[in-house]
Amino acid sequence: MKWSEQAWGSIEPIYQKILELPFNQELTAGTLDKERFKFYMAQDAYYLGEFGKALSTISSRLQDLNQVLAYSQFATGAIVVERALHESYFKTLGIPDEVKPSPTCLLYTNYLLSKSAFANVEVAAAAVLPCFWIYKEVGDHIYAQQSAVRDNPYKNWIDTYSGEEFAQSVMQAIQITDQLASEASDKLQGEMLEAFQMATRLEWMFWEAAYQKESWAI
Ligand SMILES: Cc1ncc(CN)c(N)n1
Repeated sequence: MKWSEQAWGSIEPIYQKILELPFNQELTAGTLDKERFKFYMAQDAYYLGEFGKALSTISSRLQDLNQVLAYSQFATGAIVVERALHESYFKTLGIPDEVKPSPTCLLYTNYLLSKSAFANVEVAAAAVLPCFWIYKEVGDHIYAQQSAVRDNPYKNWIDTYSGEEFAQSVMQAIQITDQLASEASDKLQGEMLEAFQMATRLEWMFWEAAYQKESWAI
């Protein structure tokens, strides 16, 4: 069995919980409160910038030049999406340019930055994989239900993550992580699984934090 098959199987229950989150249910129906989406968008812009830096760091630590190029392109892609979402939503929603990260956003981005810099590069690649894979699965799942929804105000977001361009990157990230896993020891493969599972939990937390409009207690 490929590492990625084992990894997805291990997070399947969390993935189901992600689909059940009120944020995703309401986004699917187009009924999500604008203020919640606005909060999410602002946090996601911060997230995507830091995610781009983590991908760049991973790129610089890989040996195979095709892999270096792929992660460098992923980093560019994350920042391009951040800019595009900025253009389409920041102005209409009135989000300020300077965003302070929520506790969950800071936790998640620092987790990725720390893994990308200090963990084995195989573990770093596994840690960023849910950011690709979960969004593709969630994007496809939501898209498949859109025939029943008229004029969903979140169509741009849904199209970004259910589109062909994103799907290509996701397939490439899965394939490279499998390649890295195939040359890793059993112990290292186990650490890769743990990182994949942790980042999946953090994805769940990120959506929930947006729904709750999470703030710093003090
Ligand atoms: C929190 C989060 N995770 C993943 C993605 C998709 N790259 C995103 N935009 N935001």
